[in-house]
Amino acid sequence: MKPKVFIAKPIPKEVEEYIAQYCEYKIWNKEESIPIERLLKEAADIDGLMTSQGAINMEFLKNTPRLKIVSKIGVGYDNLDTDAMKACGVLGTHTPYVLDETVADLVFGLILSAARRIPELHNFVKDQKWDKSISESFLYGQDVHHATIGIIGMGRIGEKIARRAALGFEMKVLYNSTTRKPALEEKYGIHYSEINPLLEESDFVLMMLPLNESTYHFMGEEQFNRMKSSAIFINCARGQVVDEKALIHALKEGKIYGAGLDVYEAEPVEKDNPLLEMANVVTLPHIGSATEKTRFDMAMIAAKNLVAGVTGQVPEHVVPELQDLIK
Ligand SMILES: NC(=O)C1=CN([C@@H]2O[C@H](COP(=O)(O)OP(=O)(O)OC[C@H]3O[C@@H](n4cnc5c(N)ncnc54)[C@H](O)[C@@H]3O)[C@@H](O)[C@H]2O)C=CC1
Ligand SMILES: O=C(O)C(=O)CO
Repeated sequence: MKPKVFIAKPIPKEVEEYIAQYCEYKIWNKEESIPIERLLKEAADIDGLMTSQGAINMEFLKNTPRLKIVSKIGVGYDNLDTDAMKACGVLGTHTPYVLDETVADLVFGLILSAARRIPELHNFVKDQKWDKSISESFLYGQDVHHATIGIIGMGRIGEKIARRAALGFEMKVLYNSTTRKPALEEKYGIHYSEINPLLEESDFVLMMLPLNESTYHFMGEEQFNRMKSSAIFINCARGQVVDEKALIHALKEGKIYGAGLDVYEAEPVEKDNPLLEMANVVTLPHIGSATEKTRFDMAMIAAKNLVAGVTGQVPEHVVPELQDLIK
């Protein structure tokens, strides 16, 4: 008998066909997220779950006695309660590496958009307001080339951003991360910095940390106060790594020049979120990895992790906290 799996979001046909070779499967094929009650019902007798969101915690796991693996489509796995999964012997996998370059491209999209006020000027032209040249007081932007960027979180994606910044835009790159990366310092001429000098010196502060207990609200009032009033804050990591109220306050008070955001404390972003009203804030709907090719590749990698997990193989991308389960 084939193992039973549930796929909690639409995936490409080819990926579905791959899973069908090895598993009996059901799929949630609607664009809107599956309601939790429905997921709990579907998950009651499954061996594997493939998903990109939703809390996988003890409450969930109590209802899934046969579950062997949760295969996350995505690299950030902050929705997986790894302590609970460990206690229940459930593997968790994710999709690192495949999306690094795509996310790094989007980060530069946010940097350029916020610095050169591209969305504002796009609307200016489309709204047929271009009847005079723009002036200094109105819509001049900031240079990106040769500016200083401070990258917080020099991991897989941080490295790709550092390469673009140092070699492409000839920026001075400062970084802060758990460990120093001498090989990258040598290769790209980037510099390790303690967090406070990084915040104080950077023209662009980029958040690229994973969300966990140690990084929750990493950026708060104190950190925004340290930034230059001409600096731009970019978040392409997770909304909760930033105290959004403190960010809104810093923007309102002119403590920083602007922001480029792909992620928010609540997603989809709440309709009355003040960030949506601010002309100096570029807002994207969590699309860091959302190109056709990368999303296809992520789904296929997640499918391979899933199939491995339910057929007694060792999946390639078990999250670090659950590596003990495969030893
Ligand atoms: N907006 C989007 O669509 C996307 C967002 N992401 C987010 O980006 C995050 C980073 O992804 P990767 O680069 O692949 O992860 P990674 O694990 O390779 O890199 C994270 C780096 O942060 C460092 N770090 C962790 N805690 C720290 C702390 N308290 N202080 C300083 N450094 C710390 C780690 O040592 C590591 O070098 C993901 O966890 C995910 O949440 C990832 C992909 C797309
Ligand atoms: O991979 C992730 O962590 C995302 O946020 C979506 O690509």
